[in-house]
Amino acid sequence: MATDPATAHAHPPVLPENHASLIVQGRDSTGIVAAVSAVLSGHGANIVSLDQYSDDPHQGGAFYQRTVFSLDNLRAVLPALERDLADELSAGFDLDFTLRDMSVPKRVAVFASKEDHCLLDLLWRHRRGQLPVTITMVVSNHTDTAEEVRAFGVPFVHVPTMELGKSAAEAEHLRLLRGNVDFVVLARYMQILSGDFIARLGVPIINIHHSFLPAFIGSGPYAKAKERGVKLVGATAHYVTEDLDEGPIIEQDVVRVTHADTLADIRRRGADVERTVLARAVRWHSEDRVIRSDNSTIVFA
Ligand SMILES: Nc1nc2c(c(=O)[nH]1)N[C@@H](CN(C=O)c1ccc(C(=O)N[C@@H](CCC(=O)O)C(=O)O)cc1)CN2
Repeated sequence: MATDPATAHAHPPVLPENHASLIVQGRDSTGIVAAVSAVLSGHGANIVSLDQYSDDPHQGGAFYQRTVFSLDNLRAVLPALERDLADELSAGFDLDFTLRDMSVPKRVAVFASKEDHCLLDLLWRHRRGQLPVTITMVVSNHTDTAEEVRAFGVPFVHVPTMELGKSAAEAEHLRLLRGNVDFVVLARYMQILSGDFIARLGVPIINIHHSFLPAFIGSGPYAKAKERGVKLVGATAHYVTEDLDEGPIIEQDVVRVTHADTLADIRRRGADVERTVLARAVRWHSEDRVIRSDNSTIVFA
């Protein structure tokens, strides 16, 4: 019997049972780490990793903490733990927190246009178990990648923006996505999202921009880089906001180029960086390692 290519190489991601992530952020003050640890230990939780950062008090004195802990019978205990954390952190602190069962993978929809390298890289890494997410669907305004996506066993949905018009296409995107995804990835998706869509979708959107931002915002960054005679090109993964390519940066990297590189050479070298940068950003976001703060991020990688 023929092996299904979609599952032939499939390695489901290893998700830790009875492990949760706790993200705490807000105004820094003494006693936060002790208070959080006391609530966790009071429920019998064992902290397996803890990262914490405090801004300089002159910079507003913000506090950020990522804790991962194990706790038997986690699902049954989580509601009571959340209540106790809310009680403790609202008494005398100015903090917000999120608590998440890490055995439940985040659901992600991936948007693409014609370029396939970032999309196929994510699908390939996911099939090898390197991305602890559930890819619910791929949405594209073109059909170029349909067959390859379906070969991974992932639903492919064509939403023809040009024919429908941007607002009708965004309405269809919302119908497909709302309530069904925890975040969205734009894998070289070449349509500018409206602020209204971003607000109504209500989940984080990660974009891979093919330049070392803030250089060369907008379309055609490699051509602009070639024209400028740069010696480095790069890629930037960032959260999407209404302001094009201005959202909080999650990860960046660069590669050297020379005067002898053609635009095709630059695109080839840059594509490798795009794939690596996007995969890091998606993995870190899926593991709750990225905390947004104003127009920046704290990344506990
Ligand atoms: N609101 C936002 N939307 C999008 C962002 C963003 O940061 N905020 N990132 C872009 C991705 N991108 C660069 O990384 C980008 C995509 C598209 C364009 C552009 O000029 N698009 C044209 C149409 C191009 C086409 O159809 O081929 C347009 O939309 O008018 C510039 C930069 C994704 N969206």
